[in-house]
Amino acid sequence: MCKHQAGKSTGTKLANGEEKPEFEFMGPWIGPLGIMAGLPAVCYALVYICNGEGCSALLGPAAWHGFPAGTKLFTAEALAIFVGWILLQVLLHLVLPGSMEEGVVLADKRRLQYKLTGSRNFALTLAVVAYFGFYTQQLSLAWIYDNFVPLLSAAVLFSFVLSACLYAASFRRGALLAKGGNTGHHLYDFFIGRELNPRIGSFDLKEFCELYPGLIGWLIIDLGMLQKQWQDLGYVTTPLLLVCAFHGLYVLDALWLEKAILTTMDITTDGFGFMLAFGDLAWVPFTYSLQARYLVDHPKTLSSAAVVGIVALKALGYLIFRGSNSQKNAFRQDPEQPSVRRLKTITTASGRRLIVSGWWGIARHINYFGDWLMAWAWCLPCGFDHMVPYFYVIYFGALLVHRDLRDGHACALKYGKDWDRYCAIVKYRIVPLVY
Ligand SMILES: NC(=O)C1=CN([C@@H]2O[C@H](COP(=O)(O)OP(=O)(O)OC[C@H]3O[C@@H](n4cnc5c(N)ncnc54)[C@H](OP(=O)(O)O)[C@@H]3O)[C@@H](O)[C@H]2O)C=CC1
Ligand SMILES: CC(C)=CCC[C@@H](C)[C@H]1CC=C2C3=C(CC[C@@]21C)[C@@]1(C)CC[C@H](O)C(C)(C)[C@@H]1CC3
Repeated sequence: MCKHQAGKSTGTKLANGEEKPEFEFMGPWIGPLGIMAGLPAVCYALVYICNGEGCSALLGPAAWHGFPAGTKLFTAEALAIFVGWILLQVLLHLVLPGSMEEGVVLADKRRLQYKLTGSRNFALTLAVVAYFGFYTQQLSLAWIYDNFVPLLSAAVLFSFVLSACLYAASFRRGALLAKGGNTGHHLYDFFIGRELNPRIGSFDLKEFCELYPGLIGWLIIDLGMLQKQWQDLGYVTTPLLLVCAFHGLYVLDALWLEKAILTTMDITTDGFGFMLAFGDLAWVPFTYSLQARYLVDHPKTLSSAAVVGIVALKALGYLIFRGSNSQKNAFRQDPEQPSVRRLKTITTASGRRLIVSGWWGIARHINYFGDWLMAWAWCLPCGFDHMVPYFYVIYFGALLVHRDLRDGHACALKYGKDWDRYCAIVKYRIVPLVY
């Protein structure tokens, strides 16, 4: 998607002057319906085909063990705990002190103010969970392992209800709509998100959901797996410790550098609909914790050399991910600051500059490459007995390739011929010398 498509906007002009909407995800029906049915099904399937009773993805239905005996699909208790969890994060976000930051300039020239308490929500939640879960042991985190499926159902149900509320609320007067989510096609707009930054007063629902309950919840699920293994074996294995530490670093990084989310595509461009609500609240916590759940059911050992290799891979991935994201953020904040002043750039017709040296001279989405290397480091501790724990690496690779295409398309529209010039200088999309 590097060639500039002259005059192309998000939609094509019709004879009556109106814009014909442009649909992503294979049109208004197939993609949205497939994803809305398919992604929850994938979440359940990962438990169905891989659990304590076996892990048999490739052998076909005859070999699937099904849910562990006694699994309930839905319980009122799990729903109450899930809703309680969301409310707890809302409460902490409202009462804890945080920094106030401005978002990017919106289409209506406003800049929203965001209260950022991510690292405080994280620290306080973790302190309470560690105290009651591991020190006094009054809180059974292993309950999460036993109630994984009903908790997942609660998250799926909550995501659908939230998306319906968001969609209905987007029709009120004055709501600022997302460019791509206002096609007039109900199903598609519900799926992709109609309103750009839905808020209740100054409480920003999209920013909150993207970072707080889902990301912190993911780590709490990991801690549940850790406690379960401790109960089962009397100790915690090195692979599980590594996985929890890697996930923890990723979540901490996102919350510590919370301000950086304000310039990402999700916040600046995408509406808040089913895709993000489900992605944030169900998909991330329940599928990203897969390796930890797998290691409880299939404990592994690792040689010292393997541990060193995996830690080195994680460190390399993190260096690229953090280095490139921070370099771009610093440049976008103030291109004259010492750390980025010497970077080579090209100036686009809009006056905005694009970096063509440093991290961003190596590949157009070198940050995705770093993230993907980290994904490998999260999966490798699971060994090679089964493919299922490698689900994350495969899914994430596909997501990043698709995201690169979407972002390339958006940049081609934004920067026109200058984007072609940029692509001619920085030739690789994600993986240097390969892709
Ligand atoms: N774990 C997960 O599930 C996911 C993780 N991520 C991670 O989130 C992070 C952010 O990703 P994402 O929001 O997709 O995209 P990016 O952080 O890559 O941002 C893309 C934007 O950066 C700007 N840009 C692109 N190239 C240049 C350049 N050469 N110089 C200056 N600015 C440039 C453009 O915006 P402009 O010019 O307008 O500033 C472009 O639209 C990534 O590290 C990704 O790996 C993303 C999705 C899922
Ligand atoms: C398959 C499906 C449901 C797709 C929806 C995609 C979402 C899961 C992802 C879209 C962008 C995301 C980001 C993160 C998590 C996954 C989602 C929500 C992120 C919060 C992870 C932590 C990173 O440090 C990040 C803050 C850069 C990142 C932002 C994008």
